[in-house]
Amino acid sequence: MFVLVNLKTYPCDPVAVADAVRDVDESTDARLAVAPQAADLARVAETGVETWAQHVDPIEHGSNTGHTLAESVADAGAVGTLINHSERRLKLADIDGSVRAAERAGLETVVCANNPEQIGAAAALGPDAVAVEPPELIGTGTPVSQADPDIVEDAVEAADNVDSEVSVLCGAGISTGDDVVAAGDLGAEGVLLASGVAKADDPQAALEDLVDPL
Ligand SMILES: O=C(CO)COP(=O)(O)O
Repeated sequence: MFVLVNLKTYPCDPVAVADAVRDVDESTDARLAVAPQAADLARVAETGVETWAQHVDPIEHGSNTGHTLAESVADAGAVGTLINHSERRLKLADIDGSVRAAERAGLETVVCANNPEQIGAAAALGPDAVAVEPPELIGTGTPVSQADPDIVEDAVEAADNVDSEVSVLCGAGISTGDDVVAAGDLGAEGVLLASGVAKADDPQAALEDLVDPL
């Protein structure tokens, strides 16, 4: 299972969480990575943890003030990027452009979507993976894999119908190892989570619990 920890703009220490993710990654067969804010990418990557961006823009080098260039993200040490997170929604053409920009820079891609219908559309754009995250469950601590298992199974089927090479992650409310196991049982190849680690008193203990049954 792939466990991707999105730090959003939570007031945690990104380097401390990165150290914890790296250490727990070394103790498990699961694949762990962390997605800090763009401004923190380089110092997070320096910890040696697998580092992801939260977003890249559908642009090239040039006059694009205030944008995030995929090449700069890669130069900072990221190996992948989220695209179209529920809190960073893009138009369809811009999702496509961001996937192409990420590919150009050699970044792995996870395109997020709200529901199975959008997952099918996202899979058609040819990312490495898609992630279904029902917005109403994000940040609630109520895990999608238990509160809405159908959405995960339907997302897996929707992606498979379009492109069986595209992996499916799920996210929203995931905070325990049981939640991750439930996601895997529904066909997800990984989970995307945030508050369960970024807002935990002890992020390392939270991570250890997440991977314990894997
Ligand atoms: O948005 C999410 C991950 O990208 C999910 O957030 P929570 O894990 O806080 O529900």
